Amino acid sequence: MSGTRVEIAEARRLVVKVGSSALTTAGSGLDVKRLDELVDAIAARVARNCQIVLVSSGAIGAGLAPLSLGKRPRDLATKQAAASVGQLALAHAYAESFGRYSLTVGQVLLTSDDVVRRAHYRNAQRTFSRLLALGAVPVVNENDTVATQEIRFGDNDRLAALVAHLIGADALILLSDVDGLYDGDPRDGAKRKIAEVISESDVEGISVGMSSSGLGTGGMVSKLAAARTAAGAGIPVLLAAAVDAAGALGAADVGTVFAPADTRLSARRFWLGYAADSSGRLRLDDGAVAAILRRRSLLAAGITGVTGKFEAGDVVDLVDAKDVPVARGVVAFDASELPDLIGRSSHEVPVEHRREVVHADDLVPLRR
Ligand SMILES: Nc1ncnc2c1ncn2[C@@H]1O[C@H](COP(=O)(O)OP(=O)(O)O)[C@@H](O)[C@H]1O
Ligand SMILES: N[C@@H](CCC(=O)OP(=O)(O)O)C(=O)O
Repeated sequence: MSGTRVEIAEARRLVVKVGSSALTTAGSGLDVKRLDELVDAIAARVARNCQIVLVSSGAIGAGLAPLSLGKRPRDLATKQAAASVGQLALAHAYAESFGRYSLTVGQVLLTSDDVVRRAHYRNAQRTFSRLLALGAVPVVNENDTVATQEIRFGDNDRLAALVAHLIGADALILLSDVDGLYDGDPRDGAKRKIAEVISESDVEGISVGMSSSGLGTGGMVSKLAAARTAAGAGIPVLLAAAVDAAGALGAADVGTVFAPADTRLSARRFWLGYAADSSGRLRLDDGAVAAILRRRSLLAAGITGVTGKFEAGDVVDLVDAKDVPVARGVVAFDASELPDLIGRSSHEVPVEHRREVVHADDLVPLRR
């Protein structure tokens, strides 16, 4: 068994995320048998002295049938109405199911503000920590009924990756209706399953698509992004099928694992790289990209373009010549100051502006 699989098998604190497509069916709503099987697997792992936070989607899917809605709605208001009805059904089903093992559940509904704002982040941290200390299983979802477009996480894969870091999890398990990462959408005939992702080269050239069940949100795109986020922050990830939950939580050789980076990012650097909202972007030339990936500060000379309205102290994305994000950092200038400085070497800029645009300490590379 690979080192990453051993780490996941031995994790003492876990985040398990289950997707809508694994828990709900378009016609008949919540699949209680599947939910019970998932809870069986979680309870077995808890009994082996592991603390688990469950991130569960499925509120919208579970709310469709009671509201006589045939398929997943497209507009936000109807989704929110479905989530309002479905979340209650979901929480009730989990309370009943965990009750079979005398386990207590606590519901935690989050909006992105709860992790994007640092004070809220610490507040959420305290709640999780106390729930776990009291032996409860926190069941988390996005607070869909109040989350407007601006404050949405967008998908629960990302939410699960953020929660994994927030609670200091030893591993993240993403359960879906597909049994791993393939070199293309298996529904389009892709056959090769990738057992382990160690570096970017293992996923280069594969095609990842959106959800094909019509129930899920982000498809494999969001799972891959979440796996990169968690693994990049030092947390090993397993992506497996919900039908294999017992195996996935019980050390069987299933799914795709993502090897973690060697170092775990501090809370501040994780927040900066993955949770904070970005207020703009700086486009870099190849030399500057290479420098920041070697953990050097970003100087004005390597910047070729500036977009967005930001002030010194805001978080910005640093992108390469093809607009692919390579890092995020705290910028030391207002957006209005930069056009006169970019592309110029230090001795060409006025003395009062001779400083790093993003200091190495305030910069988190997104590529390994
Ligand atoms: N490269 C790929 N490997 C595996 N699945 C893929 C890939 N590309 C697209 N998919 C699709 O992503 C779906 C899982 O995403 P989604 O339905 O959003 O799940 P969930 O509801 O669990 O979040 C799979 O059913 C599959 O059809
Ligand atoms: N919060 C929404 C789920 C959003 C979501 O990310 O769904 P999924 O892609 O199935 O994990 C719900 O409970 O229906």
